[in-house]
Amino acid sequence: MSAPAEKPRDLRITDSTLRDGSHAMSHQFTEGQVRAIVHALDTSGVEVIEVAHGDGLGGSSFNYGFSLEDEFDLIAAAVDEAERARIAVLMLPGLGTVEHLKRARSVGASVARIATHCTEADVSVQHFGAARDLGMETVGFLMLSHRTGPEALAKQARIMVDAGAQCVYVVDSAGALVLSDAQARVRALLDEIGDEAQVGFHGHQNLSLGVANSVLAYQAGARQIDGALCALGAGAGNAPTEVLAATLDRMGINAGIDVQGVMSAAQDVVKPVIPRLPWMDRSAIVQGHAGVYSSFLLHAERASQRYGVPAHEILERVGQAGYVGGQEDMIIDIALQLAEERDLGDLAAQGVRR
Ligand SMILES: C[C@H](O)CC(=O)C(=O)O
Ligand SMILES: [Mn+2]
Repeated sequence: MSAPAEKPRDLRITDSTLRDGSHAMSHQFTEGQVRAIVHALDTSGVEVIEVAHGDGLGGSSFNYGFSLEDEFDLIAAAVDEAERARIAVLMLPGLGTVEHLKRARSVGASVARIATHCTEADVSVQHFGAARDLGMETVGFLMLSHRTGPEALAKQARIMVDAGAQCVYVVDSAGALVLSDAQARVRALLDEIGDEAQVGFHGHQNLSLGVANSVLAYQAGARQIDGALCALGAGAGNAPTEVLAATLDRMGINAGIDVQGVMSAAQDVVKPVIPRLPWMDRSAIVQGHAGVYSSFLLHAERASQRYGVPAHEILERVGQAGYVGGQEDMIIDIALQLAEERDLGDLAAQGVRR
């Protein structure tokens, strides 16, 4: 007897525990952890699992933080472990190169997610071409999407689709999009590219809206949505995959995921190995409020410890300056400025003039 036909899914969930979650793990995932997490996601019916350094292929470096294990070994282990799910990689052109994409493909990754700042899609053109030539499915990622309006964002999505993207994501890197902001961007992208490509949504929890924004994005027409088990991701983390699965199921939306399976994956597989649960603490809320790239959180916390200035004040200044991904070194600069201002204030309080 043949197996019963699966009901068509209403959307596709991509789980990014092993990529966005790498930020929250300071890029210290081991092969054993990757295998256990992929196995749990795969058997729960998650269709796409993203594996890479948090900042994408080639991210392991002094500026972004070194990976514990070679990311291509982790990708190969994920491919080996997954029986049904497809393994995706993320790359930021300039940080990762076409050579990185080729290596990822050679170890079995089949989905290429190519990310640029929301106004810089043109730097991704050759990478979409290369990914298509390699026979990979292609997804565009417009990061810090709150930093530009819906129509301008849609024009950037058009550049990605013309270059070969089969889906373009509204990426709320700062967790700064508030409900209708997310929906308006998804709608604008659908108007522009909806006849040729899908639209996706990647949410962060800094203002605790990752799941709500994802549901609204689905209702506006997004058909690919990202999550991470236990919300494990940069800043206050991503929309938790297990909460997304339970919420969508309750709404009668078929994501094709075994809700009990992903709840167990979060509780029994991921929670025991993570150093701290992502949380909306003061620094993360400031990130959502001031529109700061979520992956700056741990960099700011390290600078805070080193220079003795509060992480949330560093992040507030990052927001005022408008820094984007790739400008992590400016966090040190800001921490030094704050420390100098503090020292000058202390001297003034003691009546000392310079
Ligand atoms: C490289 C970034 O962490 C990509 C991402 O997940 C985001 O912008 O959000
Ligand atoms: Mn993210």
